[in-house]
Amino acid sequence: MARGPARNLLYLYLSNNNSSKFRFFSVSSRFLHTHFTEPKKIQDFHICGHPLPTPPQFSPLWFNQWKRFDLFNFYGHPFSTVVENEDNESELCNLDVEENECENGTLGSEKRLNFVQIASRDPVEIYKELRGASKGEKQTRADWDVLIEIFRCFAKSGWASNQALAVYIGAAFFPTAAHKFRNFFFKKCKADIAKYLVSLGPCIEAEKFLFPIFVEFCLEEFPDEIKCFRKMVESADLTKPHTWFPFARAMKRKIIYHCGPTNSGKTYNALQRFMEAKKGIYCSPLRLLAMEVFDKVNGLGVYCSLLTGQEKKHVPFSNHVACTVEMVSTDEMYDVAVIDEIQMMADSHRGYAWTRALLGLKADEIHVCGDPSVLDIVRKICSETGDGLVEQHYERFKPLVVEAKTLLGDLKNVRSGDCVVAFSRREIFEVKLAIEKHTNHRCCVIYGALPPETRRQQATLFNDPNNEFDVLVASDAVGMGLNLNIRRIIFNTLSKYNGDKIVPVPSSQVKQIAGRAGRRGSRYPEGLTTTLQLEDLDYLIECLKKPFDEVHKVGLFPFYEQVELFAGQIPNSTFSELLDRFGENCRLDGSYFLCQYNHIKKIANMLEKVQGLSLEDRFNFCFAPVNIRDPKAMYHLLKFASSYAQELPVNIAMGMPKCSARNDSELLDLETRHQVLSMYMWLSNHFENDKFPYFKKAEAMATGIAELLGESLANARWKPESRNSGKQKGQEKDGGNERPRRSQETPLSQQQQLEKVAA
Ligand SMILES: Nc1ncnc2c1ncn2[C@@H]1O[C@H](COP(=O)(O)OP(=O)(O)OP(=O)(O)O)[C@@H](O)[C@H]1O
Ligand SMILES: [Mg+2]
Repeated sequence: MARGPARNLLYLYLSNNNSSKFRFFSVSSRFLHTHFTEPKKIQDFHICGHPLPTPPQFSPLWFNQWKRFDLFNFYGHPFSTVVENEDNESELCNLDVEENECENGTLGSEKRLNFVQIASRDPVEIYKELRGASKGEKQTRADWDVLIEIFRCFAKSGWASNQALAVYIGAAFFPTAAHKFRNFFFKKCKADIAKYLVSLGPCIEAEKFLFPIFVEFCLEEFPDEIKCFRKMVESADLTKPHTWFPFARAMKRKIIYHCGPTNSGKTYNALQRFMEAKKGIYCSPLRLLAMEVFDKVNGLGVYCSLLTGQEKKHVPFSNHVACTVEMVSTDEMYDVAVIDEIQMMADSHRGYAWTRALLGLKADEIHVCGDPSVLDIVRKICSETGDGLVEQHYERFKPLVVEAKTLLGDLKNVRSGDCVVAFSRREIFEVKLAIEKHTNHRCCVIYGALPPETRRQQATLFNDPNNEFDVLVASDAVGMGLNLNIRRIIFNTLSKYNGDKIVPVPSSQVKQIAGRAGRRGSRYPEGLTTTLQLEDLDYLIECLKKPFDEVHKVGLFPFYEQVELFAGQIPNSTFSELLDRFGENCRLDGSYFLCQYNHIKKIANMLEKVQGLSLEDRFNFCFAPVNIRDPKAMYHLLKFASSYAQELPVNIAMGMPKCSARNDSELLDLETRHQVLSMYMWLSNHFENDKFPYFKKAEAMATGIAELLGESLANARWKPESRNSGKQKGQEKDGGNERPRRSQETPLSQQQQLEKVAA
């Protein structure tokens, strides 16, 4: 049990979805008060995953049955108090006296008893007493000073502000409420309460003592503010996401989890069922992988279309489609669906797309492929949705062998069939330059900023044994699901820039990348992996040995309708403010987190000055695939949005370069141009066609630029430049970072945005 004079009080805040009233228990070691206005309506509150009993059963005895209590606030966030019943009931019962003797050993026993009584008094009674007092009792100057400090700390307390959310006192309003509470308290203050607070001083105990009295005060004083905030919170309700898809819920779906490490045949087996089905959908994490499946399936005689944010390749008579996961339709019915790389549900940015696909797909059979990290959470989701779950476990076809010798820091030691992995564009070109300078090998490159067509061309060039391009230099863009003729993966480094600082590459990603070596059916079915530097080897081995971390939460993001509903509660705010307020106030179940939206906010801020866009237009523009770190691409997005807002047909407003790049800045320019065209195509697919009428032209230009990029890469023998000259060194790495480009690669679908919240 937590120690301290006031800590023998434990507060559980219970809220009821149907009314604005809140419930409050003060549980002390001696007694338990309950204050319920409508006890029967308590719902959904759990202690340690156990449902809270209804009030009649709720007694100190029941409480003592548990060794440990993790309390959660209204939002399902862990309540900051964690109570442990270390021994037994008797210790718990004696706690007040012992603790107070310990803590207040210098005080007289009478006073101690008083303090014990005050500490364990019902806060509602204290509040009533204060409210009823005609004026405050006198305090000494020194005591006033301490009280002022206590209230100053209370008004700034993150703990109190966080707990206040549970009774619908928003973070923005909390300081005002705390200030008014202070004035009230000082006007009415009783000597014994003041003395008790002074004895505690400005500390968390004092905050915990004051907090329930503060809550009583707020309920009486600010009913309108509470009601208003409650409405806002309710409109940001992301709990029970499985109920958002009533049609999928009406089905009894069979989920087959293909669980195992890389190169174990998970996707292969799922695709077998996909091809056998009358109507099927394959959901890919990458455009490139969607293209690989599209080619493979069509090659095997099953007509299959391709759907990504940028392209719709309709194959006549096809009943199958390979799409990027963000583009999946939850309206269509399918016999078989495949969701590849299901562990991406936990991705901090894109996770919601996998969650949505799993919850919302209307398919009799859904094959999910991935590592075991999300197995438990998929089990939990299936028990909530009522779907059946079959688990199929896989082992690697051939073990991956670590070469202990490493390259001893010398790129001269690369061999045919090697793939050197680097985590920034700059590093990739440096490695390519060094290899081509010091050896007879020629290098293909794959990194996120390249169009998928160019990456595919580079992969084909590398896979083909009849040319001189026998080494691949790639970023982690090769890391997911792809099948290439790689003999050995060499990590150039094992750290990367995460948008903020240099960090070790996560072990799950190291495994994914290393798993590209020695694919079954490739020229090198025996896979090897190693590092460039000897000092990185231990980390590589550690990563490969490490079991998969179990994921406890998966991503969610609101649909447009949810954001719109929420916007109704805070009129006159910008879209970026709206997103922030939504993020602050949204409610989530314990198994979900809200995906990060910093990149969306950055676009929202830029588009703020564009007049005449509806909220929905802004929402859609914010999901356009743009590298937010590329000012030229951002400028084009701004121009597109401005023309759109003026109801003008949106022009591409960009010329076609005449030849391939002769230096790195020309290569960067080609990359940006392709990204702008890709963005145009995406916008054309996501807004009404006549608003972006030059789709065909953009497509033709994009194809031309992808070819120029391929030619440029074949001849690239120059030192890399940063995308934004004049940037600091750390930021330069951004140019090669994957995060922003991931959104370019697999943009989010409008269908997702427009998915109905619930029928
Ligand atoms: N039964 C099989 N017969 C022939 N080829 C197979 C078979 N199973 C898998 N393969 C081939 O082995 C390679 C790896 O299989 P697959 O892509 O399914 O692995 P995976 O477990 O999905 O790997 P990753 O986790 O990297 O996505 C592929 O080229 C696939 O075509
Ligand atoms: Mg796979």
